[in-house]
Amino acid sequence: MTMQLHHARSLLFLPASNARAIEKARGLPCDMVILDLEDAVPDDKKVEAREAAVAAVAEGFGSRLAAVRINVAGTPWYGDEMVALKKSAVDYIVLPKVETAEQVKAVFSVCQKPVIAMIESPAGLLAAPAIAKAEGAGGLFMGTNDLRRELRIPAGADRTGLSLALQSVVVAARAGGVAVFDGVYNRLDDAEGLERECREGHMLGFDGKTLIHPNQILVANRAFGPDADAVAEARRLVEAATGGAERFEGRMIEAMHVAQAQDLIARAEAVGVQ
Ligand SMILES: CC(C)(COP(=O)(O)OP(=O)(O)OC[C@H]1O[C@@H](n2cnc3c(N)ncnc32)[C@H](O)[C@@H]1OP(=O)(O)O)[C@@H](O)C(=O)NCCC(=O)NCCSC(=O)C[C@H](O)C(=O)O
Ligand SMILES: [Mg+2]
Repeated sequence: MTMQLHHARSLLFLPASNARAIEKARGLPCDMVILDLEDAVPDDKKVEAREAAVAAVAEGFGSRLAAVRINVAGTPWYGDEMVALKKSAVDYIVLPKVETAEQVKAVFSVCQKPVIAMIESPAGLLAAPAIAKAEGAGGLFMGTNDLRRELRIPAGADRTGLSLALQSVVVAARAGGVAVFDGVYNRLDDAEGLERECREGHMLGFDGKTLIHPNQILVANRAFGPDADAVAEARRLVEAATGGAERFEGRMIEAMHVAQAQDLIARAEAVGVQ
């Protein structure tokens, strides 16, 4: 059974033109595979990448969710990609560089698949509350590389300059009732830095993280999956609660804490943590 989007911890991008990566993804412990037709694919490979993406989702990715990131409106590929994906078995369409709710609605009305909108510009950021509520919206992704460039954050800077954007997108997603995922971490051999960024994303309220390399998956799964101690505590809390304000293991709990514990247990069950 495929998981619900908001339970996904690790969402792995790969160029749809890379047959080896597609094959490899079928054996990786990620929760979503995102076949990219946009920036990871050169113009002269867009058509073959589209055909490969449709064939790959038809073959399936087991219990993993499958998504395809299309090119934006105004490019020569957008229309054909939507037509091809409408008839495909893809779970989600990822739409890059979204700046209006209408862009999401336009893709949904043709493809009839839920759309994950990437927020990766100042205009997209300001429109994020409306985008998250657009007809057909299923979730939001941070596009932190494009956003850094648009905000003129110097290359190599930490995420200080992104903090308002990260928090605003989480708030917009929650107000719109859709899932929300942190941007990619570009350094390929820096597990410590990745772990720090995953933990930061988790603390900010993101549901999981978009990734670019297989060696990032377990780090994200650990950071966003509840650990066994937290699940055990949540079970004790649900068991102990009788309603209203009460003492539980040295702190006050009320109805919202019970609901939060139940959400954590549901997430643990979805991702297979006991
Ligand atoms: C970044 C890479 C180009 C690095 O490639 P490479 O150096 O060739 O990787 P390795 O040699 O370390 O690969 C080891 C094995 O793993 C497989 N592999 C590598 N990456 C992936 C992947 N993403 N999915 C599945 N499998 C992968 C290799 O095939 C090797 O396998 P084996 O043959 O068994 O040894 C490359 O990792 C890559 O292309 N990553 C994804 C890039 C991508 O999709 N980019 C688009 C998303 S980023 C984004 O959205 C930015 C956003 O828009 C923003 O603005 O922020
Ligand atoms: Mg981008």
